[in-house]
Amino acid sequence: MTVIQWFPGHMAKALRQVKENIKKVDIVLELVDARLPESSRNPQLSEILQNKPNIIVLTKKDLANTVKTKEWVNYYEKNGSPALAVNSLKDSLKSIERKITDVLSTKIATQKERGILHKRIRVMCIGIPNVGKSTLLNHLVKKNVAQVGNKPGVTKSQQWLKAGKNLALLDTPGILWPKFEDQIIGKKLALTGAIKDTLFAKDDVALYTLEHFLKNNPKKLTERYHLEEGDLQKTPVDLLLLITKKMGFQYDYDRASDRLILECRKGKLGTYTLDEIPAAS
Ligand SMILES: Nc1nc2c(ncn2[C@@H]2O[C@H](COP(=O)(O)OP(=O)(O)OP(=O)(O)O)[C@@H](O)[C@H]2O)c(=O)[nH]1
Repeated sequence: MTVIQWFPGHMAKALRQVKENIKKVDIVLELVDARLPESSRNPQLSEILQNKPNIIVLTKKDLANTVKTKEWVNYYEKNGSPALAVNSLKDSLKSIERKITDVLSTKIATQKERGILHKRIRVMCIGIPNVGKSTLLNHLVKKNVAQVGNKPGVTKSQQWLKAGKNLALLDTPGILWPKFEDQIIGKKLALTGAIKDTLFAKDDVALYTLEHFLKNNPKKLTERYHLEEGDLQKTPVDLLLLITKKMGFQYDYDRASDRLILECRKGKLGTYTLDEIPAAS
């Protein structure tokens, strides 16, 4: 099995920057991908955050299963973490401002009492690469100030951004943990575009994708790749070979894997959520 494992230098630097900057802000927005909320969290981050107020923002909700996203938001809220889901490309994001004001209501009231008016709430935005930090920040500040890219690792330096009358935002680079304990997490991250395409084996990720859809939404596979009912009984490997032929690539399953992953990322196989809510203990 291909092991997805890496820790580029700029990620170590990003982690250091978060540690340094955490003291300067009032609240942290922890961005996670709505399609894999837990798998796209960074375990090191929780340790660093400690008592800093934070909100879990599930990005790309338009690509995730709506019912499951609601369940995830409820799950986090129930476990004491304020959370909300957004589509940063479309939503007004007023909901984020409201949530921030909500979470910091006591602090804001105290500031008002002391006559400290118009002090901007300092917000730090964190998350793994490609989770949508720059897109969300641009949307909040309504200008194209943070560089947005369709590849992980585009944001490399930090900047303060003014958003509306009340917020000052700190843009930080994406952070990813150095080693995946669980290879499935690596495959989920690879499928959704958090990992550079050169760092994983496409066929492994394509097979994982097929397994997921065979179990959770076989209808979409059938529709997209014109499969017969009986094809759904095939193993993921045989199904990948069949889809390769249907795509007109003969035996070039690497090329087919590539296309399958891209189509899944673009939502051609519909919305999906890869993480399951942990069973109540
Ligand atoms: N469909 C959808 N796409 C989104 C959303 N938010 C961001 N994207 C897309 O996701 C890709 C990555 O977004 P970025 O904002 O560059 O992500 P980032 O976290 O700043 O990435 P790094 O610079 O690698 O840390 C871009 O193609 C965005 O258009 C969303 O809510 N919905």
